[in-house]
Amino acid sequence: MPFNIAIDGLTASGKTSIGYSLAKRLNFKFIDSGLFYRYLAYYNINSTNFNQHTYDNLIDCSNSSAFSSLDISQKASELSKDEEIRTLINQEIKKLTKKKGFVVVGRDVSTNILPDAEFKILLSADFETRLGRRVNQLNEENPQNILYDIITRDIVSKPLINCSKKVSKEINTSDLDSFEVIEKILQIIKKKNSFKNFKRTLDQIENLSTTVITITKDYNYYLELTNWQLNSEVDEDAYVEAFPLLVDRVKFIEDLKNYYEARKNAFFKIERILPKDKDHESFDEIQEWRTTVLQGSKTGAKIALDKSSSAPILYYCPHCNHFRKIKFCKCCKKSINDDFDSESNESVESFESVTLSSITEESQKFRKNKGIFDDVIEKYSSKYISSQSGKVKNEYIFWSDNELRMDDSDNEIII
Ligand SMILES: Nc1ncnc2c1ncn2[C@@H]1O[C@H](COP(=O)(O)OP(=O)(O)O)[C@@H](O)[C@H]1O
Ligand SMILES: Nc1ccn([C@H]2C[C@H](O)[C@@H](COP(=O)(O)OP(=O)(O)O)O2)c(=O)n1
Repeated sequence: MPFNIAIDGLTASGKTSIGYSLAKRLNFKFIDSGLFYRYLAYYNINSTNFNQHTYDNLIDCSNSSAFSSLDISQKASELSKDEEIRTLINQEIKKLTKKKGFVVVGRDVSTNILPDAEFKILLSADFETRLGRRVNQLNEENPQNILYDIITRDIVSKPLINCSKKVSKEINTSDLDSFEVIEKILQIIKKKNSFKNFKRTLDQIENLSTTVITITKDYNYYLELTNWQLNSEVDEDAYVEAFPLLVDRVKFIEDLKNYYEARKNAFFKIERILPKDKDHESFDEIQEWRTTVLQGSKTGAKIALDKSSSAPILYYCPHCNHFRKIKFCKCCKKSINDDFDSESNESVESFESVTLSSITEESQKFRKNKGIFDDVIEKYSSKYISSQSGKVKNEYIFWSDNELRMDDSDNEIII
């Protein structure tokens, strides 16, 4: 997993509910450090022996009703003043989160537990909002009890939160619902991550020119072409060679056009989010990358798209069963329209009725549908792109839409 997320906040600021949902959304593991204090408080109150080894059982618990009573809360708050206990808990969580891919919530996660966390968030909300949330949550008949509980815990926690303020990005959640808070956090992650990944994308795009696309069909041969060769080759005889059946060929051209459209859009998307700020620490590096790699790749994709959109109508030669670009068959050394029999004439008509402009219309309709991007990628990654070119697949998934998703192949976060 690529990173950890630390979320701090006072009581009822939303740490647990937000942190848990965020973890699920990112397919991360969730740790509520407050639960560790409550867990110790439970053993303390019940005077039972504390079993350290069950710490792992506290991972991914968001609704620890066993430890949520007010007396446990109060005991937890008391224990949290003990430096030895703090150190013990911090060490335990540090160990558990070493592999990354965790959302950890608490009061001092960003400062003491995971000072190296890649993302540090501080959730805040005004006192009345927090009180209201907790009263609703616990359905407590006497809000006075909750009021008292929050005040005492705030007093203990405030110094920790003040430290967190200095290193974390603060989100005031008073006027935001949970969904909006999660979206804000995702935006913060995307923003930082998208730049970090430019370098990764750079390598991938450079590799595109040598990516081998293997077209294997139920024929006796296969074509191995690089991305850029592919487009210039397939609109020549190679279309026919690879796809003797008209229906396959038309389908392939359509896919190819969608593929280049997807590439073109991906490059535009990358360009749109490149930082334009001259003061940006990597501005020069990005500019260089923009001119040396991005521009070329984008232009290449546009040319390839134009080319595949204006692929020629082919002529059918009934003698050798091949389609030719001109009305002359080079293997039969004959002019093509001289002597069709009625059967092959039919083939020509059916092919001509499926000209490339009608394919364009179809694929435009297709493109309007949401998810086209994914369809194309999926098609190409499973069907046409060989295993060597997994990186191309990553690139498309990476830039495909605005959702954060995990790409299982390298466990990197995908935007
Ligand atoms: N932004 C929000 N808007 C409305 N309710 C929220 C929001 N964030 C959290 N809540 C609700 O407030 C209550 C307290 O949240 P919780 O996550 O338990 O806070 P904490 O872990 O910080 O004590 C829960 O019932 C939760 O669903
Ligand atoms: N990192 C942490 C987490 C919790 N604590 C303290 C704060 C609370 O008094 C208890 C229980 O925390 P918990 O987060 O479950 O409680 P809240 O409902 O958020 O106040 O532990 C802490 O001091 N440091």
